[in-house]
Amino acid sequence: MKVIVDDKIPFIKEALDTLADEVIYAPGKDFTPELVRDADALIIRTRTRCDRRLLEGSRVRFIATATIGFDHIDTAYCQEAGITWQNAPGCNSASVAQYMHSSLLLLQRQKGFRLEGKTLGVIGVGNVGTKVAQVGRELGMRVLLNDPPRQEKEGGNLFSPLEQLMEECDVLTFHVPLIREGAHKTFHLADADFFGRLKCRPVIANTSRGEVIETQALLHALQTGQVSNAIIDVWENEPNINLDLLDRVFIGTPHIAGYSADGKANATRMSLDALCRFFHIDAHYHIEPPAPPQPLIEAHDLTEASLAMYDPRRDDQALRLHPELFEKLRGDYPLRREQGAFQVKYI
Ligand SMILES: NC(=O)c1ccc[n+]([C@@H]2O[C@H](COP(=O)([O-])OP(=O)(O)OC[C@H]3O[C@@H](n4cnc5c(N)ncnc54)[C@H](O)[C@@H]3O)[C@@H](O)[C@H]2O)c1
Ligand SMILES: O=C(O)[C@H](O)[C@H](O)COP(=O)(O)O
Repeated sequence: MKVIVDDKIPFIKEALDTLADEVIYAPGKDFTPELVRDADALIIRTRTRCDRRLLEGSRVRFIATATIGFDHIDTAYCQEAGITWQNAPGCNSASVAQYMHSSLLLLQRQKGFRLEGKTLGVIGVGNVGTKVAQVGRELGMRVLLNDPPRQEKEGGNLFSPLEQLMEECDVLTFHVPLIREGAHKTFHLADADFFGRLKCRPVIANTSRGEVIETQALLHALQTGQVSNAIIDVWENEPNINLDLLDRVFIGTPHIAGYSADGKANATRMSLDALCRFFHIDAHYHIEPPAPPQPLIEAHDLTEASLAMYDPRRDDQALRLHPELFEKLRGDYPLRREQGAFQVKYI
């Protein structure tokens, strides 16, 4: 079996070497039809667009993406071509929740935005949204959930209409997949009309996909005060992001909300498991993230403890200093550990 692998997928080499006859590592954006032509499988990230242009005429039968999102895979083409694909549901959801937790605490500390009693609106209540809602509750926030696909399937009164979130929320956070067409389309879900209908000058957070928010509309909403602040990890047209928007946001990071070592290890393990299932390989490997350099944290309060585990300002500063290095900042990212890897002692 020959496998082509994105060279920025960590913790994979040792295990994969025992599973495949031939493995080629290449930058995700440089996968070409020539490179993949005689491969049986691809293991990719969001930087490889898997469509007819790349895959037609190739031997590829299986694609694993070591990510939650799969909008970079042309699923209709894969079905037509008989190519099976698999993403890694939930792999880095705790990492995104950690990013949101630290960002909200920073908002409180730096902007005087008292979280307790405020209303958090979670748009998209899947693996990530569910954890972010829990973060909000733990911070004493009232939480409203919006998820029309789940509402249709599950019924009940767990979910609220988007209009209610637009009217009542002090923070609106997006955790939807990028869907370009159809009844539950999320492309430009937040557009000028959306921002025009907001009632509470909310903070907007986006860790889903840049295209879920229309950049110019958000910029205008920040300029006119329809939106009081923004926490933005994902951008339209990455890596060539809008610098005016970066200038105006409270936190701006280079699509790293999901970049915990835990999340990456989960993604790698899930991708290899899927590969083994597809090719009927019985294999055993052990993929664990490395321990943090300082697993014991001494802190005076929750904010100090959370920021010691992950402080988004480091990533924000790095991007502001060198926005042109967006992709390099991601590629060379010092993967952080999630909360479970630390012990906190309050002093
Ligand atoms: N910034 C990052 O590093 C990072 C990390 C992980 C995931 N993501 C992005 O976040 C997205 C969500 O991740 P997840 O693990 O929670 O996915 P998920 O599939 O578990 O959940 C997505 C939820 O969104 C809901 N949804 C779909 N269309 C909707 C709509 N129009 N309005 C409201 N809700 C809608 C779905 O019903 C589902 O419950 C991913 O698709 C990915 O694009 C980004
Ligand atoms: O969809 C996801 O899982 C995230 O957006 C993920 O963090 C993207 O990461 P990358 O493609 O850079 O590995």
